[in-house]
Amino acid sequence: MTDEKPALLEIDKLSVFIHTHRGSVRAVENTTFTIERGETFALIGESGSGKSILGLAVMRLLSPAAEVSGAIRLNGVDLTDLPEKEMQEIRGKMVGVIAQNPYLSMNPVMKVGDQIAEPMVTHLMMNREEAKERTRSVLKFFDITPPGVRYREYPYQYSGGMLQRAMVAMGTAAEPELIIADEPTKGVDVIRKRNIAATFRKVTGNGCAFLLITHDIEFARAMSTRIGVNYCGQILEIARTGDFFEEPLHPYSKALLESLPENGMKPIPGDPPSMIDVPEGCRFHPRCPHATERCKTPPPFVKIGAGEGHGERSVRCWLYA
Ligand SMILES: Nc1ncnc2c1ncn2[C@@H]1O[C@H](COP(=O)(O)OP(=O)(O)OP(=O)(O)O)[C@@H](O)[C@H]1O
Ligand code: NI
Repeated sequence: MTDEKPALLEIDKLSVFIHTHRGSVRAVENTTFTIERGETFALIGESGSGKSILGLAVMRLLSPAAEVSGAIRLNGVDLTDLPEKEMQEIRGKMVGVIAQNPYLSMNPVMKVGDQIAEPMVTHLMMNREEAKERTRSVLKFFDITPPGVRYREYPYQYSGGMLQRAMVAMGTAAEPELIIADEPTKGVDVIRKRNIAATFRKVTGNGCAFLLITHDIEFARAMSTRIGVNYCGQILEIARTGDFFEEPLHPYSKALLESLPENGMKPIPGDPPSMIDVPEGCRFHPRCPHATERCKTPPPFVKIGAGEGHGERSVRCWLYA
């Protein structure tokens, strides 16, 4: 079956090089993947591998030192060459961001309700009264009650969990089709993490797609429909979440899962690579137990299983070529 509509988000041969006095950081290189409507795509991988830079590239929030090539299409429209004014529209309406620290992303001297109502006024063209009304129902939806009272309160009057939910409410107030959440569980305890998971499920239940960027593999497993494994600026494997945890294919994916506490905490041998002088060929080959001579040349991104849609998986490894 062919879907007439383009995918919600198509990242097509995206590269982001950040030019520094020490050389060019190859934060994202030749990355291609899509996110379908309503799905949660989790990008996992070691610290410094380029996950956040990819998210910032989609939002077009990178510094001018970053050189971007390739295409980022949202509903078929390439964001990379959109005028900044149109991009601002998209940032609020189509791509909500959820920052990791609610205290930093909320305005301490503005009523929480007004902060949630604001994107409805600017992006959904609602008048103040409509936006207020909607905000009260949004507050209720996120268990921030009683909504009338909570509307008028300031962030310091909220508990941590409530503030976290309010932040998600703010990020989703303009009903975006895609939300980028970068490390939403960083530094939060188990209870709060459950809280975040429940909140996200509510939002995806409304048909919103997520690009979830996280170190937290258990959280990724619980929340996502598909997993992308990032290593040294490249995606090495893309699979459905269930398939991935049942049988990771790439040697790095295997090593990553074996390094989890519940799997024996086996450290990945060797050191993370330089992002400036990246390893030739397969980026993982210097640390890979299966590496042979051919791994010094770049492996193709092999498609495995000719299933339809995103049923298939892809691996960037000579073992599967
Ligand atoms: N403004 C910048 N200038 C120069 N290099 C940068 C800049 N921002 C990020 N980098 C480099 O780009 C690479 C990718 O960084 P990024 O923040 O995307 O990693 P990450 O995968 O999100 O890591 P973490 O899991 O720790 O958040 C890193 O090597 C980082 O040092
Ligand atoms: Ni990051």
